[in-house]
Amino acid sequence: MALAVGMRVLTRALHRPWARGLRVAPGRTGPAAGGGDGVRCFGSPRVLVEPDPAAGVAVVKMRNPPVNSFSLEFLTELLISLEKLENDKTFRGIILTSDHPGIFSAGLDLTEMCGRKPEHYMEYWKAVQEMWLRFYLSNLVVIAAINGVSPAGGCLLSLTCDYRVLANNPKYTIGLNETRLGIVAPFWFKDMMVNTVGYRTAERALQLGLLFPPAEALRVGVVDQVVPEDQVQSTARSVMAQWLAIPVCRPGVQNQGLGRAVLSPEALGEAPSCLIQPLAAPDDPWPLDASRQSAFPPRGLPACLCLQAPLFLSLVRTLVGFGVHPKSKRISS
Ligand SMILES: CCCCC/C=C\CCCC/C=C/C(=O)SCCNC(=O)CCNC(=O)[C@H](O)C(C)(C)COP(=O)(O)OP(=O)(O)OC[C@H]1O[C@@H](n2cnc3c(N)ncnc32)[C@H](O)[C@@H]1OP(=O)(O)O
Repeated sequence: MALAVGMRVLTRALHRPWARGLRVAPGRTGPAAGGGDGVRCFGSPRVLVEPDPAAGVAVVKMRNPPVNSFSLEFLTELLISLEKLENDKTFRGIILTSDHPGIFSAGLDLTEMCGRKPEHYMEYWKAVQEMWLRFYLSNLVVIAAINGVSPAGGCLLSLTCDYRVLANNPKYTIGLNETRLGIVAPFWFKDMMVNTVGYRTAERALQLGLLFPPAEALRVGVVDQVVPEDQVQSTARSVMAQWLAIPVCRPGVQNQGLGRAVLSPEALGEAPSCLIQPLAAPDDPWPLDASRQSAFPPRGLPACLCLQAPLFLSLVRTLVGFGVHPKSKRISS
């Protein structure tokens, strides 16, 4: 299904570039997540924040209908909300979930990735990387309450979290399905998966673009817990309490080096520009070995990406499969 929808979105975006999504959801106020009086929700059109100051926790709800895809606007708002919470010493943890049960996130917004100017791709890609880095390196404990389907970038976002609770609904699949769209998951997507489920499982999952239903997701370890749908939020809160009982939980883990498994200290400094820099150097030597070259373009490569061939080629030079990319050493060694 993801493949069909992906192709449909891409084709449509090519023909209707003006129709891309500034879908503004209405603002909303309500009681705090913890039910306390006088504490109001805040956020932005696409991101709702329900604070529970007494617990030191905020529930961050993605609400970018219809599928919480990562449009540039949505990424920007999500990052602003995260930054606000990080700068507010009231909060030590966030629960990341969807305001639209059934869909956690459809991942990157496919309409952002074709039919645009090169500068737009740079800006968009930088925002995607920043989202990943900011969540991955956040000093807040982040628990994902996954209450819907979570392919590709949606899965990546959950992988940045400290713990993943998935609702037990067979429709709520999760995984990195990029190859099914004819695109290669960037090495940092791959590395996150390897760190979570181990090399062999990640290798197979990425090559086949597997989307795991809950039982399977739990078995391979892509999520930490599967619970009945109506218990996802309460379980996330219990897990959060467990984490927050530890005085130095997230910064402590990073001090032990675990939180930086994908990043070198060099990359941590100026990570977004460092990661995006290869895009600005399209004359880099072709990084793929001969067998990979002959496999390019991958079968099923969306037509619009073929039309973007020069950009796509330089991106493919940057984004990698398993273990063949010199730049992956630069970042991950
Ligand atoms: C800047 C660089 C350029 C080149 C980059 C090259 C390579 C980089 C690779 C990076 C790695 C990629 C990561 C990704 O995240 S790619 C996105 C992968 N996502 C998917 O495969 C999900 C596709 N969607 C679905 O499977 C389903 O929509 C669903 C999430 C299961 C929900 O199903 P359902 O409730 O039945 O809803 P619909 O299918 O009817 O969809 C509703 C509307 O939403 C539109 N849609 C769906 N997904 C996306 C998306 N990812 N981006 C944008 N729009 C999306 C869909 O077309 C429908 O629109 P409509 O209402 O106008 O018809």
